[in-house]
Amino acid sequence: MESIGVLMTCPPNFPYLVEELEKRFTLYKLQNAPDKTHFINSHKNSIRAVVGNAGFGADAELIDQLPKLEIVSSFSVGLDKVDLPKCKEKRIRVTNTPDVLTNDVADLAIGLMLAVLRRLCESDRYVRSGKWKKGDYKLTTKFTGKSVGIIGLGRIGMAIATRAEAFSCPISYYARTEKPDVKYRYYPSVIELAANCQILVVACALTEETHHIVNREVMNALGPKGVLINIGRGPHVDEPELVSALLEGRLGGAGLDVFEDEPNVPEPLFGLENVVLLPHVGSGTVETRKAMADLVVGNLEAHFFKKPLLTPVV
Ligand SMILES: O=CC(=O)O
Repeated sequence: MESIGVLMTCPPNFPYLVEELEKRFTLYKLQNAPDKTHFINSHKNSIRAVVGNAGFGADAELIDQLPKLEIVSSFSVGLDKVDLPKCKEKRIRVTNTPDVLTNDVADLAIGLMLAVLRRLCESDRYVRSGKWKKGDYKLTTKFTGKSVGIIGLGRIGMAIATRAEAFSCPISYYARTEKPDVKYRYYPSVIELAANCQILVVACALTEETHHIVNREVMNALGPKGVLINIGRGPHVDEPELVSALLEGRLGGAGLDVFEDEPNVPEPLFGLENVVLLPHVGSGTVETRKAMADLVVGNLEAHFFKKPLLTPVV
């Protein structure tokens, strides 16, 4: 399959994925090209697949530039950077990496809850700076038993729920429709969910409907003791409103793995000890990234060997 051209739109910074792709295909690394338009134009007739990730996918403009494109195999579960309607229209197949990253993302959500409530990062800084020698660290807030509200009860939302249950947390959720056979309490609006939980977690896919699903009203409903956890996508949350809510004390704290304009993070957050900031690392373990890479490559192989795709979306 060496003659099949694959365009990697995301940075080629996971060597295992790059090596596995290079073993099988001719790999074009877009991020390494000094002039991207020229690069695409020079290779457009040999590119039959695109590999992107959560940050760099395949938008309508790119898709239109690639006349031979057959498949987009994303190194991510979220596909908000891939123009799905355009792919459907052009009969381009799309795959992602579900399931293999669910546990890591759910683990991280719980980690953020603990980190915010128990001030893990701030107390680590307390020890390192030598402040402990001058006195004990202040008391923090209990996690066990806090009510957890989840926006989006898909695979990741469910995995967060089962973990939080082990901490005796009552669980409730918002989704477009109530799920049959789910024992957790359903709220038909995000505001109602926020008003009835102490920790609100964003775990849904980013779509036009879920853009800024956490807005000023939702933050006010969560309130000055409430904690927002976002392991979804930055644009789920109205970020300027989040900054104001935290600075004004209308929201109790936040644990954020994602931001509206990554890797740019609003600087006013840097001074807040009730906020924990992570660089979009939900699935960022060696084990999981390898499993994701295997799915990316497996989907491409299945497609070009005319076999059923492993994790098809379109
Ligand atoms: O954000 C990560 C992903 O969508 O896999």
